[in-house]
Amino acid sequence: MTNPIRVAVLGAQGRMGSEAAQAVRDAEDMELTAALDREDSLDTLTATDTEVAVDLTHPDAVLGNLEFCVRHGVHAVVGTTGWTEERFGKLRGWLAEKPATGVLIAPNFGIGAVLTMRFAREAARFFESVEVVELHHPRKADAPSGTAARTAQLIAEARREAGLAAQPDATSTQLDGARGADVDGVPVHAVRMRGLVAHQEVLFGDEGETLTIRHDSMNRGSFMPGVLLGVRRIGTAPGLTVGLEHFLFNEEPSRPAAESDGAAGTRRGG
Ligand SMILES: NC(=O)C1=CN([C@@H]2O[C@H](COP(=O)(O)OP(=O)(O)OC[C@H]3O[C@@H](n4cnc5c(N)ncnc54)[C@H](OP(=O)(O)O)[C@@H]3O)[C@@H](O)[C@H]2O)C=CC1
Ligand SMILES: O=C(O)C1=N[C@H](C(=O)O)C[C@H](O)C1
Repeated sequence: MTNPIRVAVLGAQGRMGSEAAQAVRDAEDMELTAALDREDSLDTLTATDTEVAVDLTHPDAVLGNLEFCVRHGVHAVVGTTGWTEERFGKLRGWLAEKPATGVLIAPNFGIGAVLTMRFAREAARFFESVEVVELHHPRKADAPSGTAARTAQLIAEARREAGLAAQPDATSTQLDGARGADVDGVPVHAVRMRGLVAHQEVLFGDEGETLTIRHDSMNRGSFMPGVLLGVRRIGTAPGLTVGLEHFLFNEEPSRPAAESDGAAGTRRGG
């Protein structure tokens, strides 16, 4: 039998982190080396020979955690949201110096959510209008959700490839925010409501018809198969991978030629 993957969870007291720590404990091919939260030292990762760190902390904390992980050659599977191009730039810089280290940024670990993004990208070129509505629990720190932002970017990418014009919208006066956030030309609306976990609707419209793609995570157990898949695969995926779909569909990344030697590349969408 091969040695179990040595995995630590960061944010282990949180809603996601506590479930992830239990999922790792329950996985036969993994060993939980550390369950760290806000007050704990990251030196524990090196002291315990951790191979993979799962980050489920907070947008304010994730970058510092990743700098430590990459500098020490600890692979990372990241569910924490709040990513911007500037943040990706810093991460790529660290990875360039540690080309054997892998980092997966997964806006959503839910298999259905990954499929929603894929279906939305596929549908995008056929509809003149599209808007994204994400609905979450009221303790969520960031808006719009990482999943909604990524969905909108994928849709915008497909619209550009198809040569579609800007969406029709005659709004000339509005209260601030009434038309949602503009993510790459796609309006994204965020609902925060007690009783919800994580939900998203992508609404497409054209002459005489609409198409709605909806995904619901009823509990955080829905994310765990995706977390474990990321942990199993990241050790053999050096560089930056954005989106669980690359592991789920076994897609080879398309990397810029200069990065194909194992330096910090970006799988599609990074
Ligand atoms: N990709 C995906 O599929 C999913 C991603 N998420 C994302 O995961 C993140 C966590 O979500 P959730 O579990 O709901 O949030 P929680 O607030 O429940 O958990 C976050 C935990 O991280 C702790 N924490 C904060 N800063 C640090 C730090 N520097 N080091 C270690 N731990 C720290 C928090 O402590 P304290 O309470 O003291 O602040 C808390 O225990 C969010 O960004 C969320 O959007 C969530 C669900 C699915
Ligand atoms: O904070 C959450 O709960 C979630 N965050 C992720 C996001 O921002 O997309 C994934 C999922 O929507 C749950």
